[in-house]
Amino acid sequence: MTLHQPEPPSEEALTRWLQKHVDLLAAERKEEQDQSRLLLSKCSPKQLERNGLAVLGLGALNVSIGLGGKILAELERPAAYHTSPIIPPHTLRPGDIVQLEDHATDPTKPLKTKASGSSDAYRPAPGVVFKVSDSKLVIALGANNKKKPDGSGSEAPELPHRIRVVKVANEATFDRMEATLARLAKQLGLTIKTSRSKPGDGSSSESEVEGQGDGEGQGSKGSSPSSNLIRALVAQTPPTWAKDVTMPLPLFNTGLNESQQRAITFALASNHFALIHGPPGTGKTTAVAELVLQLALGQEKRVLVCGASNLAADNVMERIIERGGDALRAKGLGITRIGHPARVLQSLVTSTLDYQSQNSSEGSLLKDVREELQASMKVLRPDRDAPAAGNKSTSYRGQASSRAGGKGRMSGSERRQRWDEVRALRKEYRKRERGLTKAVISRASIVVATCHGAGGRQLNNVEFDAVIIDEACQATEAACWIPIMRARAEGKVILAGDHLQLPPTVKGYRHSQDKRKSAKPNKSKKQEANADEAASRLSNISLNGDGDAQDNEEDEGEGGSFEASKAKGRDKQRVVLRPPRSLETTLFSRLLGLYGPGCKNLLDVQYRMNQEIMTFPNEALYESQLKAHESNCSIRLFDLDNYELARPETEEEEKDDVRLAPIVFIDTAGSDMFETSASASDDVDSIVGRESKTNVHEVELVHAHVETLLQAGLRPSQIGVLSPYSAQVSLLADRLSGFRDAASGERVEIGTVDGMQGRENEAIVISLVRSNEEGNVGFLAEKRRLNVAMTRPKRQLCVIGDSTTCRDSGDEYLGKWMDHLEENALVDLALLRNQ
Ligand SMILES: Nc1ncnc2c1ncn2[C@@H]1O[C@H](COP(=O)(O)OP(=O)(O)OP(=O)(O)O)[C@@H](O)[C@H]1O
Repeated sequence: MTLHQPEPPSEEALTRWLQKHVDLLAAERKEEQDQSRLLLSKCSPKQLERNGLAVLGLGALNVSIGLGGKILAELERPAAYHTSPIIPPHTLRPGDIVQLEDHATDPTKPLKTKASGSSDAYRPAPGVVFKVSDSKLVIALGANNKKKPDGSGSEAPELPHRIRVVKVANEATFDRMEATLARLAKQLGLTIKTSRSKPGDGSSSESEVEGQGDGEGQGSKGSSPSSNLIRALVAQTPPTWAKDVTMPLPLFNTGLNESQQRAITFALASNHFALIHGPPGTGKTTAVAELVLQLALGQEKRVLVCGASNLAADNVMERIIERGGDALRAKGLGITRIGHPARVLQSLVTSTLDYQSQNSSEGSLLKDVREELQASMKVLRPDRDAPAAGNKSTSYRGQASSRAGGKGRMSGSERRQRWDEVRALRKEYRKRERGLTKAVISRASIVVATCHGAGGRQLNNVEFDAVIIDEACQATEAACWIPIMRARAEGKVILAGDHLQLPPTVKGYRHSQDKRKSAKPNKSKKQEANADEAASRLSNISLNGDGDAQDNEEDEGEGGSFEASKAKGRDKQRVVLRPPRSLETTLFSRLLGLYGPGCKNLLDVQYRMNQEIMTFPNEALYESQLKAHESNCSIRLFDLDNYELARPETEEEEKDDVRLAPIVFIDTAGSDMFETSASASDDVDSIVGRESKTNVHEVELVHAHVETLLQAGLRPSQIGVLSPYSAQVSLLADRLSGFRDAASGERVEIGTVDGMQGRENEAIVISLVRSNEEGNVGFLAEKRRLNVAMTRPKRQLCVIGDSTTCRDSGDEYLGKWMDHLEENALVDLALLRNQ
């Protein structure tokens, strides 16, 4: 099969398209830097801690060598400074980039320097969160930039007496994406300007981009120059599919439904690329895992499997091992996960490259150095049981000073010398380790990573027959190109995702905002206001948005960057390569826009929610093509083993009881339960000058409904609460904090809609927040966000919101949803509750 052949874009159009990507990335990087700077400079450490962006007053309990020769500092709250060892709620997660600061310094003021210009003050040191528990943070330390007396940098991870850990922006991702696009330009023979181009020469220099020591671009053969695969992805040649391809091996997962099997054979047959469209709960990851096994075991291909996030990569890897681990072992085929062990699920740590290298037959090469390293570290390690005089804390510095049974302090120069030894040993360790990782990779038929991780130096000079990206609609196009550049010239790319759910979170939005305004002159003021907020929405502390999202022909992709490729008259038209409007335009959507539905296969059986919850999104977005599988088609809360109330005897009874009904709508229309602006609050959104919204009335309604469900026997962890607004999420988290399972400590899961994409729960309560007389609904006017929100529950969806405000917004999709809820949900009018 060959899809229509659009006339290829001109070189000029191709250059403009690629240049726009690079420019958008630069704008995004700047936005992220600005926000991070603003937060760190404007907020006191206490404010940062209240917003979950910092943890204060920590002491080092231990420092050790972890996998990959990483220096790990175990931090806790010393009893001398805190009444409780429990670390306050925070957003630090394994893999986050942090800065370790001296608690005694004020980050909003410059460090004091001596007359000589040098400073004794502890300079912030970088680190990566390795492990998080209620009372401990383990940080993998990076280089400390405190200057040595000779002026050179020091790798010695000296820690201050009291430590503050602060979350910071991660720029490495941007460097890698930009470098990848520069290489793509080179392969296409195009000249683009990157942030590393020499001023004024207008050229892109690969060597300049390569020089980041990050591995990308160095030695990767990729598919140079411009392979058929790359040409198909940038509209220069149409993709083709082989005829009559069947599954090479019997299914590893014999329960796959027809659409999953179809999608897999479609992907196996593709000569260039194929899309697997997986609406919520349709078994996309399950299908991807089978596809990987068929490729690796049946076709003996080398496969690079990527996820848009670590969790996505881990999910797919778990499924691959679960279904095909034995078969891979039997054939002697390796599978390895590239990535910082801190960012990988515990169950997969033994499958990481770090672990496999150290435990391979050649691993003993590392053992000697490791032992020496541990011994050197031990001298510097604190001794918990011997606190330094006058200091009750378990500070690393204080404790280290009292080593060797308290026989005096280690002098500064002695200490530095020790660290120099450690540094030399680590260098040797890393050298030997590189040799080992190369050996492990050469044996791996399946390599799993995040899109970003696929750009690491471990994969330099390694080529893959197939690159598969799961959750591809949550990765920017630039991020997808990182693994794609690892494909062989004759290789293929398979993208699995759903373009009708939220795109990747993007902070910079001005480009898209400007475009939208000029493109939509006829929008009413109210629609403009809603779209403006949609564009500047802040979720998970980020901006997102292209208000045009709603105007896209979703089923055709995002209007297509190649604008003339829409369905009507597709084969007659010349492809106009239109620069992307924002980084939200994903590769998946663009290809769909370019080549039409012929390049995708839809998974049409969903395994999550009951029929009632599925109906609206199915009709409104998926052209009624989805079917609820019989195992979940009619599931109800009262089928749960722990449901304690009587089952309903009639359908009427079920429809009239909020503890039973599959859909509940608590409508606040006419009850004056208005929203409030959260701009005066301590919320980070407000600190960086963005307004978030709250609705205290809805917080109470959520509380009441959750309480009702708990009284019916549900466990807190079976209930999820979502809101589009982060300020509302903060209020909800406070108010619902008491709902905690006494035995297990499990809580109700609370989060922004954007943060809950990919998650599910038995019952989901959505607080829409917006209630005003102007009909302003902000970023509720974004059907992909609403789609994510309403497809999280399995058994009950409870919506709390103001139907009048939603209708007055003029947003068609929102209006339709309100009509659907009124007709199909148990409607509970808040107005009547007040009377
Ligand atoms: N053919 C099948 N038969 C039975 N259950 C299935 C089948 N395919 C998938 N499932 C189940 O459906 C659920 C969702 O599957 P999976 O995680 O693969 O879907 P997804 O589309 O990747 O999910 P998401 O919507 O979160 O992205 C899982 O519990 C999985 O075991």
